[in-house]
Amino acid sequence: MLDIMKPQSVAGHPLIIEGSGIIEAGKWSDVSHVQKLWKDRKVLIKKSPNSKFRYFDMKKNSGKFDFRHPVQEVQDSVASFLEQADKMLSEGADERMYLQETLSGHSEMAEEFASWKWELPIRISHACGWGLPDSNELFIGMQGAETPLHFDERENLFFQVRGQKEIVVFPFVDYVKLYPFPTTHPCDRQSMVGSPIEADLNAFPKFKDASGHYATLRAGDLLYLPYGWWHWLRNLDNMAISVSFWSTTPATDLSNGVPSEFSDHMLTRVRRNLESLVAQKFGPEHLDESMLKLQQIVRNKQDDPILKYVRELLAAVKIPPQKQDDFLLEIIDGRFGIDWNKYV
Ligand SMILES: O=C(O)CCC(=O)C(=O)O
Ligand SMILES: [Fe+2]
Repeated sequence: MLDIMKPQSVAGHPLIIEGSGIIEAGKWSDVSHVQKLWKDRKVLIKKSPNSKFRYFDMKKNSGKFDFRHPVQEVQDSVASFLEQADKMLSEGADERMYLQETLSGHSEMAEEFASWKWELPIRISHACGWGLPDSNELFIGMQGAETPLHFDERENLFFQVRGQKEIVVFPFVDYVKLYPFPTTHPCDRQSMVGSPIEADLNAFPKFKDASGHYATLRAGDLLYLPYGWWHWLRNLDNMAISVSFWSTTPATDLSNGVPSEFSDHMLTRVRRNLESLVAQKFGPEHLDESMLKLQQIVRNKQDDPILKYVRELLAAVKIPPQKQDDFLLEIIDGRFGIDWNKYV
């Protein structure tokens, strides 16, 4: 039995555990296993005109952005998915497909679920003080299909079931170097840089100082992807399969008041909260102009009610006055007043 590391050596840093055997890879090495499992079901299939599968959520478009959908979503059978994918590859098309199905509510999977070795994800979650893994998603991607750079607000134990997938991860604190879309945009939590291997350094100059870590996941590997860590993934093999085990991190305990100093990790949450509060106060559809106005005011050392409001928020989280201007300029720099559709 694998020894569980002490929580302090796990929490906060990604790692790969080889040979954890949570899901029996042998059974899944033939994709017809999935076809049999889901023969009577339709599942979510995403189609992209290129190989990029940018995530978006229109419910989050509080900024009312004129947003061009980058991928098409359809409900289809696994058999039809496999057939269309074969055709695309044999015709040398640029188009790609990606099956991405949330596994809750799949009663036909009861037997399959029962065969998974839950002990390891449960023990890790418990040792790290997270909630139990409470949601799974299955990913089956065509060769070359790519998930652009983004982060999730959950702990993720990501198991590679079949084939190889390459990944690049960046720490949560690289937030401003990865130019996230505004929090009021359907692509909130997504980096405008998109692909770390073809980043536009003219548009995103701070990206060159971000610290990416590269790895190849092979069948049987378990990747721990901590809360907030940025990730980019690409399927090296056709019909590479992965399953995520997501757990929730408990909210920070502030019962003893706001700590005198925030960790860099917490400051990144502060950055996001600040942006959301500005959006709430001055209207989400005006976040862009509010941020650009704030930038001007700070640069010109002017006084204004918007700056007064933001300074109060920063003081409440104990950012000293002499650090507030840089903190603000850093969040705004390069992220507002641009043609976002260009980077979707
Ligand atoms: O495997 C992929 O392409 C995306 C996985 C992912 O983003 C996740 O599990 O959070
Ligand atoms: Fe993700």
